[in-house]
Amino acid sequence: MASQIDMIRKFPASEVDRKAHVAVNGATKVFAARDGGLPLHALGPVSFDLRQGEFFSVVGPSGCGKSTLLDLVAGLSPPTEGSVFFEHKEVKGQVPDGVAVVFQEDASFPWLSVFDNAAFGARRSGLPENEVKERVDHALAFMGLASFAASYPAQLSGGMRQRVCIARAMVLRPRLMLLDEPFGALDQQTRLLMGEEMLKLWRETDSTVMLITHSIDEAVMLSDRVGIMSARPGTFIDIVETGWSRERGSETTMNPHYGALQSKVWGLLRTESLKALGV
Ligand SMILES: Nc1ncnc2c1ncn2[C@@H]1O[C@H](COP(=O)(O)OP(=O)(O)OP(=O)(O)O)[C@@H](O)[C@H]1O
Repeated sequence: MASQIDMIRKFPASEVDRKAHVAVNGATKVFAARDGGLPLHALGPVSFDLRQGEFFSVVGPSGCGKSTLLDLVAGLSPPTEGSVFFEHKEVKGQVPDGVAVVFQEDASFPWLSVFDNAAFGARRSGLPENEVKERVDHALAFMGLASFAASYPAQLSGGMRQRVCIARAMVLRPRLMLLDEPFGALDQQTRLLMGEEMLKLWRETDSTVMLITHSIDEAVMLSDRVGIMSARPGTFIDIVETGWSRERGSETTMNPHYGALQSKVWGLLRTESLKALGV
């Protein structure tokens, strides 16, 4: 009898005819030897596509190369072998227009107000000030920060500072958002709420999202597909379709399929995490 997972895979709700927005072809990353040691094969070869407008999460054992992969897709670091394409152009040497990256660490600028923090990237890109103001006002309202526009990061909580960083990315109206454990430093409740904010943002902008996370719950709840990486050098051992509609949220955890998906992802990840630990 077909399992729930097989059924989900056979009829994925998000399986519409969308072109690959990002294509990673046989990418590897080998870091040069340091202090007379050996070169470190951190990643790959890894090949996968991101579909236009999908929410894709990546989970994998610690140190398997998740951030390295995100850096390659962002153009922050070149692959040793293979290639990365965004909107059919090869990603080389810089973050392409239309791509925004949000990291785990608080990247707000302490000397700038919340408004100026959110406006930073858009101003640098030369957007006219009236357009910047309109976009920043919208992004701050969206992130529940409108009344803090004149505050400084030191006056905000960690979760609010991270919302400022997401607002800064949102102001750029990115077509691809790359998120490297953006909620990793937050407490569990705030993390859940931020996940829901991310979903709202994703729905509003129709951008493609690639999220690196250590949380299986977050990955399964938020994503159209969850990619599970092997121990280092990381490569995808499976990519699991969730089949959620776009109107997903924390209530998704009540869906009868949720437990099956979570177990499937954990089963794969557990084996790889044990390998990574050398157990
Ligand atoms: N610039 C670098 N130079 C040398 N080695 C590096 C560099 N960046 C990362 N590494 C190594 O590459 C491997 C993969 O690192 P990466 O940060 O991509 O893993 P990760 O899966 O994101 O880890 P975690 O889950 O712990 O955040 C690790 O062994 C790391 O020490």
